[in-house]
Amino acid sequence: MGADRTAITEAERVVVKIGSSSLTTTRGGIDDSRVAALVDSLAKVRAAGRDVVLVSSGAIAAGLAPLGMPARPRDLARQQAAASVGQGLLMANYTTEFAAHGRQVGQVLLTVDDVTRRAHYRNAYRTLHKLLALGVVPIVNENDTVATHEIRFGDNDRLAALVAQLVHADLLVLLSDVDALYDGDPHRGEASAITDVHSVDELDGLDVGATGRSGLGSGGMQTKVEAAAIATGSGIDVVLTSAPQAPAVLAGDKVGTWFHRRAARRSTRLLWLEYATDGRGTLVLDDGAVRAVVERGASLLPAGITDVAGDFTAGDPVDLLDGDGAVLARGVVNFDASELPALLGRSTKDLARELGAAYEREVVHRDDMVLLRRGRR
Ligand SMILES: Nc1ncnc2c1ncn2[C@@H]1O[C@H](COP(=O)(O)OP(=O)(O)O)[C@@H](O)[C@H]1O
Ligand SMILES: N[C@@H](CCC(=O)OP(=O)(O)O)C(=O)O
Repeated sequence: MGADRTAITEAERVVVKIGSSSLTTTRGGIDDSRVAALVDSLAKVRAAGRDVVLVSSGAIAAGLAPLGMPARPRDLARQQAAASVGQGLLMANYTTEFAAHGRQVGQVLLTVDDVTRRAHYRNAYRTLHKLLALGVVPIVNENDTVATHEIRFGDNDRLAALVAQLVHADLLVLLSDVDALYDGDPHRGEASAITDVHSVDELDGLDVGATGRSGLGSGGMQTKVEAAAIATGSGIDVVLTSAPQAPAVLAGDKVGTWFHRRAARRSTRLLWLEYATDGRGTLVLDDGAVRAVVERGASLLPAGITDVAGDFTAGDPVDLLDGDGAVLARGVVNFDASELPALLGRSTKDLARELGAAYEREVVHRDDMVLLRRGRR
């Protein structure tokens, strides 16, 4: 049967993510009728006074046909070239379609850096909130043309979950080419749809594929379940369904799979730090620092660090390890890797006296740090 969907119809701010496979075809590039249908349903949501943010994939897929590429290329440079061509085409389509409903759209291209560094994060936050206040529909994608392997979100499902956090959405709708999460890949055999998920732990042992059928998208169902875990874990309901079902979902019909929100909201920036980044280096903590950081939630000072590895600069995310190499936390580091060896084991007072007040700062401030569940990575 499935649970009552009042919470879904009452959502005032909705992030909708649509995958490449629902917007484009390998041969024809963008499928105009699908874009038009999506925009039509989103424009209705907007007209009903609900805020909408669209996270749209499809830049790479849309660029394939114009560049004569027969399939999604494997190498990054070709993907980036396709994205560069395709993103413009995609936005041109959205701009025209939304204009027909009297709506402006705004392009927002994000990289991981834009949201994990504090100053950049504030910019992205401010811009998205201002666009919504102006009645504009922000259309978000990863900035594929400049993102390298190291700094990629990689898939837009995770990006959508993090954007939902960033704009304080009540609801995230993931649109794909299947109408629900099934207990096995429905394109490979008999499978039953799952109507409600109260905890993604319920899905342990289920066959959730990492590749899609179309060959256009990335991540398959696995990245959607991960995105649902991120969003629900931070207080946002998630519904997964196919693009044609979008109006039905938003009207509260019992279609698709509803991942019920679990926890209260958490700090958005720390969520990005935990889920959107990988550490660019490691800091090994002595036992006292481990206790201070883990048990007392203290900042990390040079005195508690025994070893540094990696090539990072101030502002990068780094992993904090205990003496056995277990990852305890991730934080934004305030020093370059090259500066740290000379400071290790020394008190901040000493350093300030010898090198100046600038050296009194924490290596990782407590507000820029998130404790990781042991064994998660
Ligand atoms: N348990 C499952 N339930 C539903 N779909 C699944 C499952 N496991 C694998 N899949 C596959 O995942 C595909 C969707 O992934 P993908 O093509 O990456 O989508 P998108 O482009 O929308 O991000 C579906 O077409 C389906 O074949
Ligand atoms: N930024 C990429 C999206 C990659 C991606 O995650 O695609 P999908 O699995 O279809 O959501 C693009 O626009 O092509």
